[in-house]
This record gives sequence, structure tokens and C-alpha cells, in this order.
Amino acid sequence: MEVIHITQASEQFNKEAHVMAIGFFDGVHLGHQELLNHAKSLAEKNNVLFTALTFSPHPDEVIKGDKNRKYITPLPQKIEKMRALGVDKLFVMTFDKAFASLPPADFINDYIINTHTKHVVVGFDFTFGFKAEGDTLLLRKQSKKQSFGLSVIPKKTYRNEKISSTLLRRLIGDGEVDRIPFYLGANYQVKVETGKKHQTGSQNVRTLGSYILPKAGIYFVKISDGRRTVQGEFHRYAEKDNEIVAPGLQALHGEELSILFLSKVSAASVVSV
Ligand SMILES: Cc1cc2nc3c(=O)[nH]c(=O)nc-3n(C[C@H](O)[C@H](O)[C@H](O)COP(=O)(O)O)c2cc1C
Ligand SMILES: Nc1ncnc2c1ncn2[C@@H]1O[C@H](COP(=O)(O)OP(=O)(O)O)[C@@H](O)[C@H]1O
Repeated sequence: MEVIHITQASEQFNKEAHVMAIGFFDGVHLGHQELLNHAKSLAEKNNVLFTALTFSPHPDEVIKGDKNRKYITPLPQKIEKMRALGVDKLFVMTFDKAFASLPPADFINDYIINTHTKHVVVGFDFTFGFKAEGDTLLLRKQSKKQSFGLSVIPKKTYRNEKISSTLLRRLIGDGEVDRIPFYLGANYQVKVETGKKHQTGSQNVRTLGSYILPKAGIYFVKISDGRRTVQGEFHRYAEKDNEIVAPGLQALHGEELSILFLSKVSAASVVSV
């Protein structure tokens, strides 16, 4: 997969025919996966490239000044998930004030028509352009006038709730990590770097990226250094460095580990320790 960072609002960034999925895609959850898989099968059927257009940072960082925004998948992890789903080219558009003020019609001309997009795939609630004035109805109208194909993916739900990055952020924040796989398709994973070891056997860790972390508490996790995976604990503190307990894993200072959140240790078992 090729990753193409775009910073110029009307730069010509692609010359080959392609089917393009558009969205922010934080988490690349099961709703996003359905959309991306649809784009992939259309691209394969038509023998053209499968591409995705995403943004960085999140529009809210620019529009609402939400500077310390946390993500389910910071950009490097989103890139890895896109690669795994078979995206041929990933366009990462820098979301800045200039881009945010682009009228919907200009977005269609500069990013869909001028980049040789044969078909666009978005979800039912996709919005775009200045003040988010563009929607799927406008895209449908323009797709007929400007001769590009359009698929609008219906809402994917789980137990009558829309699978969304907002819901996932809430579940992670509330520590309900055992419910994450129903929406994300996998357990929640974060990358950390190890720090100081304590005599009790625990070790400080700091996240490698702007991840959302579950609320303070103790979590059952799987910890991997890329060679070995062990079951352990993640101790999430509100006011001091987070720690892991990873029996059998001899992590040095400054090692990169991945943490897979399985469940929250129950309040009762915390008390009995
Ligand atoms: C060209 C362009 C301009 C945008 N301008 C605004 C804006 O002025 N205000 C806003 O709230 N969102 C704006 N957005 C963000 C979109 O409404 C939307 O959040 C973004 O395209 C990601 O779509 P998704 O959330 O469906 O993945 C803009 C998006 C694009 C592509
Ligand atoms: N549950 C879902 N079902 C269908 N499409 C979805 C779903 N969730 C998001 N999408 C689509 O995926 C793209 C990215 O959406 P985004 O806003 O990043 O996700 P979310 O709504 O989860 O925050 C958009 O085109 C959006 O309409």
C-alpha cells in the first residue's frame, strides 16, 4: 500500500482510475470495514485501484480547537489497518483551516473528478465541505451530473445501535473494554513504551501515540513484545504513570510493547488483592 500525504487543497494527487472510500475512519471499526470491503470488491470487479481518502488531524482539532484529542487508532495504526484491508493507495489529507473552508462543490471537483475517481463509497451519514454542508444527497445529485459512481453504505448496527467511533470512545473511556470486539471486530489495542521497573514487579509504561485510555482501574490484558505474548494486567492511574504487570516477559527500559485490553478486573477482585 502506498501512503500519499496531501497538503495542497487542489493538488493533483492521482492519475489512475480508482474506487475511493472517504471518511475519517477512527478505529476502522466494523461499520468502516463493511464500507471499505464494499469499495475493495467494486475496485476488483472493475479492475481499478482501491483507494481511501482520510484526514489528519481530526476535523474537530481544527474546527473546535480540540487540541489534545485522543484517538482509537492514531494515524500509524489507522494506516496499518487500511493496509490489512487491502487498500492500494491511502490519501491522507492535512485537515487545516483552508481545507475546512472548501465548498462542497470544490471538494467534488478537486478531490473526486480531478483525481480520476470512477466510484465513491461513503456511509449514510457522511458529510463534507465548508460547515459540513455537503451530504450524500448532494453527492448523489453530482454523481449523475458529473458521471462518477456512488455507493452509500447503510447504517451498520449492533443490537440496534449504530456502530460508531463515538460509541467506541465511550466504551473505552468507561472501561467497558470487554464489549469493544462487538463493534471494533477486535480487542482494543495500544502501543506503549516501557519505563522504570518497580520492586513489586510492575513496570511504568507510556503510550506511543495519542490513544484514548480506559478510565482508572485494573485491566486484564495480553502483552506482546513482538516475540512473546503473555497475559497480564494494565494498571491505569488517573494521576501517575500507568503500569503493567507482565509475568514472564522481561521487558527492558524503552521497549515497545502492544497491549490488548480484554476486560476490567472486577471491583470485588480488586478488594481481595
Ligand atoms: C473539504 C471538507 C471541508 C470540511 N469542512 C468542514 C467544516 O467547515 N465544518 C465541519 O464541521 N466539518 C467539516 N468537514 C468535516 C466533515 O464534515 C466530516 O467530519 C469529515 O469529512 C469526515 O467525515 P466522516 O466523519 O463521515 O468520516 C469538512 C470535510 C471536508 C472533506
Ligand atoms: N455504522 C456505520 N455504518 C455505515 N457506515 C458508517 C458507519 N459508521 C461510519 N460510517 C461511514 O464511514 C465513514 C467514516 O465515518 P466516521 O465519521 O469516521 O465514523 P464514525 O461515524 O464511526 O465516527 C463515513 O462515510 C461514514 O458515513
